[in-house]
Amino acid sequence: MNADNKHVPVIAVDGPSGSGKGTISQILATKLGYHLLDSGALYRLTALSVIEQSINPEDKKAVAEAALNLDVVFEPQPDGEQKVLLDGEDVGVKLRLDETSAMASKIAAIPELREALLTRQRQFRQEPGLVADGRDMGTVVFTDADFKIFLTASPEIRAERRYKQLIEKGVDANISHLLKSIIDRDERDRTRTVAPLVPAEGAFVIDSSQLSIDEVVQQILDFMGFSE
Ligand SMILES: Nc1ncnc2c1ncn2[C@@H]1O[C@H](COP(=O)(O)OP(=O)(O)O)[C@@H](O)[C@H]1O
Ligand SMILES: Nc1ccn([C@H]2C[C@H](O)[C@@H](COP(=O)(O)OP(=O)(O)O)O2)c(=O)n1
Repeated sequence: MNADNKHVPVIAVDGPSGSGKGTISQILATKLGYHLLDSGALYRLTALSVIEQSINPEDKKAVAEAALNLDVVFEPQPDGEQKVLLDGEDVGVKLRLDETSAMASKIAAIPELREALLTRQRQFRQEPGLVADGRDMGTVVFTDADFKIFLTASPEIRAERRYKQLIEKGVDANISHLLKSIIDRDERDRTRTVAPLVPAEGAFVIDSSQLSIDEVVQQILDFMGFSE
């Protein structure tokens, strides 16, 4: 596998939790026939390993090691969703638990972990192209991305969206707790010293608070000069 496929097009989609990155990236990837990188899943998978193997999250080397040892398979489904298998187990629900989200946000500040995940993320850059979703796709991982998008929405709207999403998946949720964890996570993601959550230079910034999913997709396709 070539980790330096610099000629393969990349669309970088960054933004805070619940801004719609995953949904929009999946739609774009399906429309364009591109591969999809859900980089947050790699941080969540590492968090899950840390929790399940009782690794001390302060032990930076051990956390980075856990990331390098991840035995993970992403299985694209016919509906565009991705099944995530960790050591052969479908961990889709576990990855979205509050405990996993909080641990992912905490360990995401560890430079050794971010470094450990760099190569794995860049390996997703394969023909005919890649839509990469995360926090630092445009600022660190794919600085040469052809298009950089930064999605945002108010914390209240994002908490509401996350609440509905969890309930639909059959996961118990509490909206005020979700809002607090979104605000706390935003703060941690924005203020960390390595790869803080900021729009990349030249990024197309979209506040989707008042936009439907289709409207956001259309704005991005227009920005890229792709008409449907
Ligand atoms: N513009 C939008 N309008 C309404 N709901 C949206 C919009 N964008 C995303 N959603 C919904 O919000 C939830 C969270 O979106 P998701 O893509 O998981 O966000 P992120 O990946 O940024 O955390 C999903 O249920 C998704 O369907
Ligand atoms: N490229 C990335 C992707 C995610 N992270 C961190 C930040 C988040 O708190 C966690 C989980 O990310 P994820 O995108 O799955 O989270 P949301 O779906 O936006 O709630 O990982 C990161 O630091 N860099």
